[in-house]
Amino acid sequence: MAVQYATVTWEQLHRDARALAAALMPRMPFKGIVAVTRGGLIPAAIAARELGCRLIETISVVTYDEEEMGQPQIIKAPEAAGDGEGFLIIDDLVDSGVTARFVRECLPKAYFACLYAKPAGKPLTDLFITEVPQDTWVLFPWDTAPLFVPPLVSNKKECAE
Ligand SMILES: O=P(O)(O)OC[C@H]1O[C@H](OP(=O)(O)OP(=O)(O)O)[C@H](O)[C@@H]1O
Ligand SMILES: Nc1nc2[nH]cnc2c(=O)[nH]1
Ligand SMILES: [Mg+2]
Repeated sequence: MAVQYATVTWEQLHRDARALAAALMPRMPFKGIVAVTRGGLIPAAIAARELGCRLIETISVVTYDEEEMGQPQIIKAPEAAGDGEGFLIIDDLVDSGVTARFVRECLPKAYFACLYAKPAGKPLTDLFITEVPQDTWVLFPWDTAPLFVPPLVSNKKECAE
């Protein structure tokens, strides 16, 4: 089946990260946020601003090796977060759920929130904002750039009399 794409603009991402923060308000206070780098960094920064949270830790996990999925490997541990108690983990999305499962094993007492969730990863989250079909690749604003698209009719044929 052909891969579908869902393009997320900066405005949409900002709206969704604010919606995530609003949904997290009843869970306040958090001791800090653990951003899952790199995709979780910008959503975490937006949520931290909304929630007045200044302690930001990071966890860096690598799972994709070129196009192939490999074993998750931790590159940077979230030392300030201990076992995760009182901490909020933020990532941009869950797809297979491999990253989320691994991060949760590292921080078993933390709360896991993300913006977008595909069906396979959804059960690994405590909170997400929007569900995305499994066969859809989310294009984040940092992955994309505006591009010239040629018109349907070529210059030579245009306005032919
Ligand atoms: O549920 P999964 O199948 O594990 O996929 C989700 C993860 O994949 C992406 O990160 P990626 O590993 O591509 O790295 P990045 O955040 O540095 O871009 C995304 O930011 C999630 O962290
Ligand atoms: N940008 C992006 N990264 C991913 N990593 C795993 N799934 C996705 C996706 O849908 N979009
Ligand atoms: Mg990531």
